[in-house]
Amino acid sequence: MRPKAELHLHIEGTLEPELVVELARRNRIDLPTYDVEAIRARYSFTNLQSFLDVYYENMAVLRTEEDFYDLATAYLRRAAAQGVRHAEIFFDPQAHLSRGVPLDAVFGGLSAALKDGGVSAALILCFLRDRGPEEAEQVLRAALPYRERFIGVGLDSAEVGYPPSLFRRVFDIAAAEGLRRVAHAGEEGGPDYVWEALDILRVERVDHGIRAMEDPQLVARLRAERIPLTVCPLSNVRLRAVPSLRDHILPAMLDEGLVVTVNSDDPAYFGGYVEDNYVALRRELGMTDEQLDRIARNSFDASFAYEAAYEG
Ligand SMILES: Nc1ncnc2[nH]cnc12
Ligand SMILES: [Zn+2]
Repeated sequence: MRPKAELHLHIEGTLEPELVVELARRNRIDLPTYDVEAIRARYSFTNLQSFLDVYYENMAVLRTEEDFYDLATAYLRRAAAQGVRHAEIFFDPQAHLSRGVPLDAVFGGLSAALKDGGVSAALILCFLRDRGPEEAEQVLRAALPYRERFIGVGLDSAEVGYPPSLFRRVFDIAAAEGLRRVAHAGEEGGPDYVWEALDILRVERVDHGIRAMEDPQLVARLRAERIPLTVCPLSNVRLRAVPSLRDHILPAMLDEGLVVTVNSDDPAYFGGYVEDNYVALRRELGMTDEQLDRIARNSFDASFAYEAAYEG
């Protein structure tokens, strides 16, 4: 298995049904069902929002520092088994603060797990774009006392209707704090969202970015500036951003000379962790060892915080 970095992974999206049930029991939270197969049976999505509804609902079981520790520990164990040597991990503090979970429990549990996890890893704090720019700024200010615990900021959740330009100010504050910047753009939104993420938010990587391929000038810009794209093939199929893996534009992105990486996004929901994405690309798209090696090399080159010389 090739060594790789994972750069697009939402820790809350690694919450497997088994852990939903375990944490619900531990925290005495009522669930509609305690049958893991019945929970999994709900994971049939028609678009991004239909997934987000289930994703936010399941998070209700995450309450204590220990819960966040267990969640991240389970991910790091699985990631190591999938050849991950370094992970830059998204988390959604607003999804927890809004339920009354203190930021201290979130940072405490996640950073302890990363310290103990045996895999190089760092945190990226994401703003939920559908909660607007004022709340994003509030959460960034609340997180600044924990500044040493995260390396950057990102932008996720419902894309269409919430263009990157709304978040100019909070990204400016993040930049002034020396934080790295990424944003989901071009997953369901068009190329104009990717332009705004680059020009207005000054992002250093684009998360997803598959719809950038609709605009040749944008492709030229991404290529010239070597802006990495964190593509998530199984996610795109499960959220119907593409009809099937065989239709995925990823090979064309590579052919265009873009810095493409492959990632799992929300692996507990989309049928596979990162190596499973690589395997599916080979099986369904006939991608070669050479192409997959290039993608794995890109993942280290595109990382913000991987320090060791990488193998291969
Ligand atoms: N694929 C995705 N797009 C936007 N927001 C998300 N939050 C978790 N996964 C996401
Ligand atoms: Zn994502």
